[in-house]
Amino acid sequence: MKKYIIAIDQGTTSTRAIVFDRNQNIVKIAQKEIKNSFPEPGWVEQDANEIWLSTLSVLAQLFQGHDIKPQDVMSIGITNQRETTVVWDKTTGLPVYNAIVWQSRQTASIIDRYRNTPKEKVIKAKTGLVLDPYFSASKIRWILENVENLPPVENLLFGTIDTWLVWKMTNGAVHVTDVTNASRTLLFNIHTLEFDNELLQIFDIPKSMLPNIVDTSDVIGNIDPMFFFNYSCPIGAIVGDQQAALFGQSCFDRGDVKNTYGTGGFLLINTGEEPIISKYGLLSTVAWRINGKVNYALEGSIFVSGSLIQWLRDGLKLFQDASQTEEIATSVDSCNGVMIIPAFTGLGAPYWNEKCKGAIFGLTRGTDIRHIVRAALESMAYQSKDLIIVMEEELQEKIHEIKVDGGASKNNFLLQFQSDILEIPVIRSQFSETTALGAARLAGLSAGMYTMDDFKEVEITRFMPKRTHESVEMLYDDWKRAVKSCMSY
Ligand SMILES: Nc1ncnc2c1ncn2[C@@H]1O[C@H](COP(=O)(O)OP(=O)(O)O)[C@@H](O)[C@H]1O
Ligand SMILES: O=P(O)(O)OC[C@H](O)CO
Repeated sequence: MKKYIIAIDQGTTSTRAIVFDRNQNIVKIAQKEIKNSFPEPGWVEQDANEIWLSTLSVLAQLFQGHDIKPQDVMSIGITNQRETTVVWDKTTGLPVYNAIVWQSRQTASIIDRYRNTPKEKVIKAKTGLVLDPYFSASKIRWILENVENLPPVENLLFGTIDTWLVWKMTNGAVHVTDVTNASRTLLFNIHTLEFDNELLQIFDIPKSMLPNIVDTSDVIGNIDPMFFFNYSCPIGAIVGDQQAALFGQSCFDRGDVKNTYGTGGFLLINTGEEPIISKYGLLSTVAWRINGKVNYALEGSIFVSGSLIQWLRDGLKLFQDASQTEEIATSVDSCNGVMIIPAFTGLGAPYWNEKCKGAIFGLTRGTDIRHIVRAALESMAYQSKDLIIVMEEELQEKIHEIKVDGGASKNNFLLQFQSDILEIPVIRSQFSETTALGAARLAGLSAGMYTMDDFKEVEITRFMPKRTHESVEMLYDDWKRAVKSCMSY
């Protein structure tokens, strides 16, 4: 009997493959870091071939040691960094340009063409998103306009990372995306749940480049046996990583909230069967579609969260491993007046300021590494508070607790400070791979290995608020002042 589900979690920082058993326990993990390149200020790119090869490599690692056999795997679920755009030549299978990463601002001038025009309103109403370089549409247009010697347009295919991986895994046989990833392209109508001809016309993108849209949990094809040790395993789910985390956190009911601290920060609330078009810069997005039944979410997206820690590690070389930041931050009582605004690629929700740059305020001769590290972690929590405030405003109801996950949620200092500054409980699952779990659950559903009744809450650690309301207000006022100064610089 087949025993396992594999989740491939292709994130901005790394690619992981994780084996789950019938009880949703992790049996094995393989991981490979992905390189980012920054060709110009504000640009972020990755090599789409490296992403594909890293996927093959982590899959192969799972079968080292012979404890797991390919034939024991019932289904593969794919979850991925969203919006990141690949355009390739279907006759060669080669990308025509680097993958333009979701964080990249290189398409800002394309977005400017539509600002304050009637088209902006159409785009927002149909997509539930905001007009911003974050989403795929302007990235596709940029490639069509800027890459020299492009093959004929009828040979070009577009995909987000899910689509690219499935196309490669099926050796070019299947060109699809799911509704969650499609809802991040700025070309997808969240009401009709289809790519929209008017949006395609606005961005001047040929429909022939686009993938077919499928449910989030569905068998969409089989991996070519040459990539899976002679076994043609079904691919049973595709899901954007933030929606996967929402599912993995069992946020199945309207009002359930999760916050992920990965490369970026992503706060999502389940809004049920109807999309909400936000007045406050939140994004309306598809949470999942299972057996044709759709569920929506409202999302606040922060462009720089854990990647600030990565910059302190790799750019400033303040420490060797992100895990050291907890001890460094707790070795001082405060940031000593230091405040970091991590607007490396502008600011996302709720500010949507694509032009502002990052800043460090409050430096004195008394400032040292410890204050900088602590201020970096605190900035991740302040950014989430900005989102909780507008989310409560939008829904006209109080959020009573949040579930958290992502690489940086291992940091106890961050989560305690988050609880302090939000003045509500912050709940971390003992199970750290909630994104992969979400994808595995969705693949296990379509394979018939799991049912919704199997998706119970898992054991948790609860961080409770400890600061006085007055001290929280003072700190948050300082944060707001720093954001304002940063945006007016
Ligand atoms: N203990 C930690 N404290 C703070 N940040 C951390 C810690 N561990 C990892 N990170 C940060 O988390 C990010 C990786 O999270 P992950 O969820 O794996 O990312 P992604 O899914 O975006 O690839 C990195 O940017 C890293 O700097
Ligand atoms: O790579 P992550 O986990 O930070 O997620 C990236 C998001 O999907 C971008 O929208």
